[in-house]
Amino acid sequence: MAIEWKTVKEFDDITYKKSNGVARIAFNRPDVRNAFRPKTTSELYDAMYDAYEDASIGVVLLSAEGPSSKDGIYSFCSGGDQKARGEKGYVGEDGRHRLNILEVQRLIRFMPKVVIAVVPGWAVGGGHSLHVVCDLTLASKEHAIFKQTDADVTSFDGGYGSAYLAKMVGQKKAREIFFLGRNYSAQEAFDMGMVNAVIPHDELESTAYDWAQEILAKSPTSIKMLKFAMNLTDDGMVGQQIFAGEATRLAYGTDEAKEGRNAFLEKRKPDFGDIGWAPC
Ligand SMILES: CC(C)(COP(=O)(O)OP(=O)(O)OC[C@H]1O[C@@H](n2cnc3c(N)ncnc32)[C@H](O)[C@@H]1OP(=O)(O)O)[C@@H](O)C(=O)NCCC(=O)NCCSC(=O)CCC(=O)c1ccccc1C(=O)O
Repeated sequence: MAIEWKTVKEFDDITYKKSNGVARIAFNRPDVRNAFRPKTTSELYDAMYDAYEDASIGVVLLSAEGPSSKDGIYSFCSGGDQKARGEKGYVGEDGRHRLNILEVQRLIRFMPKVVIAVVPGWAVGGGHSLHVVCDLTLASKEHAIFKQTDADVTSFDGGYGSAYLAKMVGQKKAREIFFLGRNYSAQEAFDMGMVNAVIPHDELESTAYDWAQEILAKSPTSIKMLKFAMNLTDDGMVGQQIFAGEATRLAYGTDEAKEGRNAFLEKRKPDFGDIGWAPC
């Protein structure tokens, strides 16, 4: 399907567009390798939440504008903006110290839609963690570089960024990524299992869009139940709560649920008689 991006809303630190069931949210601070400050994360959260709420959207591309106007280098995201870093978090225009990229991570993880990280260049620190938490990652063959600098700047994403990464690439490799902070190419990231495909740079966005369209042709219920089923074992009680919430929504559509609701409203005992106890 042809791409017809339409801007949804103007932001300062990100761009936000939609086309045929796909939302594209992109970092737009390429001159600082798309580092995020509190303004960036709150804009990201707003756009993600809009995509979460929009029933016409089934896939979100988390991408980045670029290259840098200073040196032509591409980036996905270089994590927290170290210039905005205070003593207790990242300091926004309101003077408050925040660590709110974790709220964005949770929205990506828990939304009943597929989120694809589209990595055109550097994915570093908290930017690396963001690609890890996305459902899929597509990376530029020529320009993507994956790197974890948390241990250089006294930060540690102890949730999805590290522990979930270890489930993805194995314990030894995840420890190498964090303890040594080396650069890994798109191909090396693919070989480790943290990238789904290595794509020629010029085709990256169109390929991501094509993947999105393939997903959109599938059953929305299957896709969201599969996402939540795959999340469940790593997300503990919250994972169970989210999976069970969707199961409850499916149960609400049954004759049994209608009888339960109607009996209550009609002030009578429910009659589940014909519905039966068929084995699973
Ligand atoms: C990304 C690099 C490896 C790229 O290197 P290179 O190509 O040589 O470019 P540079 O010359 O270094 O950079 C160009 C330009 O961009 C500026 N810049 C780059 N990254 C940042 C940044 N993160 N913050 C601020 N500015 C940045 C750089 O200063 C240059 O500017 P000039 O004015 O032109 O000089 C390399 O740039 C690099 O290593 N960057 C730093 C990566 C980093 O350490 N990021 C922070 C990791 S910690 C983190 O992200 C924590 C946030 C987080 O997710 C988190 C975790 C746990 C709990 C809570 C949170 C949370 O909510 O925040």
